[in-house]
Amino acid sequence: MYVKICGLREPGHVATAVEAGADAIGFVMTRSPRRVTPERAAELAALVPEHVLTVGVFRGEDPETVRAAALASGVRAVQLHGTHPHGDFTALKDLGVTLIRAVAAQADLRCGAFDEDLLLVDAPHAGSGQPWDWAAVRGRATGRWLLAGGLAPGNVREAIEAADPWGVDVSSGLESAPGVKDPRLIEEFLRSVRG
Ligand SMILES: O=C(O)c1ccccc1NCC(=O)[C@H](O)[C@H](O)COP(=O)(O)O
Repeated sequence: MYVKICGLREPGHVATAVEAGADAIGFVMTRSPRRVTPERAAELAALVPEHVLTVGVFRGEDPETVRAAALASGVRAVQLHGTHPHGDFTALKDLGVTLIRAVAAQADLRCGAFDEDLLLVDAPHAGSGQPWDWAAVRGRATGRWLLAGGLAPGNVREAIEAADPWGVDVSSGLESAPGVKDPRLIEEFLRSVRG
């Protein structure tokens, strides 16, 4: 089970996520209590070993803005939330990074339908920490897809059983306050997923 931990802002929390076995780490570079500048994301990304994917998270920005932030931060993946046309993904192909399409359950849930490499199926409001009907996408989402939205150490096993995803993504459920991660919850989440 692939695990992405999103919304990290502190070097110590990045280290905890890496040591606990995260596969990917997300830096939010769009409007959010978790926002970091591309420069801060670059500092954090520099602490991450090669085998862990660094992801820049965006919502609604045009491809050129995404490209500039991705290059400035050095992330190896970009995750696009919002109603991006297929052309936005095509426009970013030559960046050579992993493209992640982030959508809610009503969207086209075939990973690759927009030439993306990974699909993230999220709650209607990304980063809100609100659980939703995870079982509704069971069998509908296909390929390499991550389940997100309201996951936490105490419910992630239930969510995996309900939706049968390829991986999971979490942010709010590992926080003591909006934008403030709790390292113990990061470790507990990885333990819950991996056993
Ligand atoms: O986290 C945010 O604040 C955010 C803001 C705007 C776009 C995306 C955002 N987060 C993206 C993520 O990958 C989150 O991990 C995902 O939405 C799940 O969030 P949560 O329900 O808080 O676990």
